[in-house]
Amino acid sequence: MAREKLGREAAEAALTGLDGWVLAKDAGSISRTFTFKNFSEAFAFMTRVALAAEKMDHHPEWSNVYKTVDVTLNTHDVGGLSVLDIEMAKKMNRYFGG
Ligand SMILES: C[C@H](O)[C@H](O)[C@H]1CNC2=NC(N)=NC(=O)C2=N1
Repeated sequence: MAREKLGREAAEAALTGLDGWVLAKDAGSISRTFTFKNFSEAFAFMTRVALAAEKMDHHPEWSNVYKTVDVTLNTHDVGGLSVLDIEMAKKMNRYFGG
């Protein structure tokens, strides 16, 4: 169930209310840039997300430069988006919010 591919409409609906996330043109991934006060806060966020990602067995594609973390989420197993990406995006927004 969790690994069923979300179509464009389902993805757009899931993104309403999910601050900051943008659907890719091909509707195959979502992305967001998180900006922190400093490197320590950015890295603390990444550490928290990494532990959650291991628990979910669902891993982000991301990069970090100083206090910025760029994230792209998709589900390799379905070749696009699944509810796992939406769950992960929600979790990241919660962690970012405090
Ligand atoms: C075997 C293991 O469950 C899979 O390889 C998991 C690991 N993490 C994953 N992460 C992401 N983003 N997509 C996946 O399809 C995926 N699959």
